[in-house]
Amino acid sequence: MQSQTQTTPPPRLEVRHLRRAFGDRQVVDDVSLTIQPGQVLCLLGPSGCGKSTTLRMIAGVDMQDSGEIYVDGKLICDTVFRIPPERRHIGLMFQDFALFPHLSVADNVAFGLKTSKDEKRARVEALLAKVNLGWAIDEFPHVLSGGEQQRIALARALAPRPRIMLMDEPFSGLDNRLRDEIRDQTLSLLKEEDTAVMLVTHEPEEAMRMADEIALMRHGKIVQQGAPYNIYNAPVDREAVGFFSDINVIRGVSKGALTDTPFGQFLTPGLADGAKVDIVIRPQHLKLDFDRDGKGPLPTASDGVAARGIVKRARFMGNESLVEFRMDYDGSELKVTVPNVFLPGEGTPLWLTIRRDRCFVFPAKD
Ligand SMILES: Nc1ncnc2c1ncn2[C@@H]1O[C@H](COP(=O)(O)OP(=O)(O)OP(=O)(O)O)[C@@H](O)[C@H]1O
Repeated sequence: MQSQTQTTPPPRLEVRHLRRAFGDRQVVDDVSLTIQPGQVLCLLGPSGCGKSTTLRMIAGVDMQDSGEIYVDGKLICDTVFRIPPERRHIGLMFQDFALFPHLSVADNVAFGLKTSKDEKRARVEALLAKVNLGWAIDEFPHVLSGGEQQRIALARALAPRPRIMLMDEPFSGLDNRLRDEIRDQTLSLLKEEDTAVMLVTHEPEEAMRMADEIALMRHGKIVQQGAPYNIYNAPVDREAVGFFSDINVIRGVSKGALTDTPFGQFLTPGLADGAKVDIVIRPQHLKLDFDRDGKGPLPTASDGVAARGIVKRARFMGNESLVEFRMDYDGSELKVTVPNVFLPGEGTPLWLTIRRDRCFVFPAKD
């Protein structure tokens, strides 16, 4: 029988142990990641965490202190060997899309192409048709709107068929409604071209909307990586929960692998007696019930014990209402979101329960 060896193709982009310091600040600290063709990876993190520096090293406009970068399994840069940026087959898109003002749309899009005149024209026409801007081919950038200019910038970046597209907050200059439309169009075009995409953003909504995979970055390190659903539903720590939404934190102390809270007991295996515990829950995962002569709903297995709070403030937020409570048990504040309109008056007593399956239990860091 003939033996068959199956070889998996290498990732389109692979970054291994990338590090970069400015002075004594380690801005990128041992970052490793891979992106496959047609995959969108979002590097998500707060301002200053090292996202753009990582992107600049991959683009070749900054140099790492250590670590390697591979494209399709071939080394393109380590600390001794370095392929220059223009030979890396990497497209770039930034917030400031910087079209050349003195060139027509056609010449802007054709700028990076080194093919014959006819081939250039065909590629430009095909790309402009894909971004619905065929009519603008002979216009100059200044007559186009911001969204249109951004779509031209996308066409220009894609024209040379880059193997990888690096995008640094490319949509943040656009207004909300336009942004959603252009994000979706960009995404489908990038998928169609089978480009591997690294998108840098500090906006969780953008990452959730665009990413196949999110790499959550903090202080120069990737603290968690996975599909958006997993990052949202199985966060590694309290900060990771808080990066995506408001959070409520209920503090407890572990004893005998259990932590008592006003909402019932939680299992805290592996924690020493006396260790502080944070039970973290998003506002949409608490439930409200009316006060009946000082009594609330009976405990249940899924929702635990109810605790009473007094409404401090209620606001209508569009799709939901946000109700803030001062809790009877220790005066702490909890936030609850309720679908549609629910605006109880200040001072109203209500009973809160938490969905136990949506709680995250972490050892407290402070
Ligand atoms: N050339 C440089 N010299 C010195 N410090 C730098 C340099 N480039 C970046 N930094 C610093 O490194 C840190 C990380 O910067 P970087 O631009 O990578 O962050 P970021 O996560 O992309 O942030 P933002 O979302 O605000 O763009 C910042 O504190 C920045 O001031």
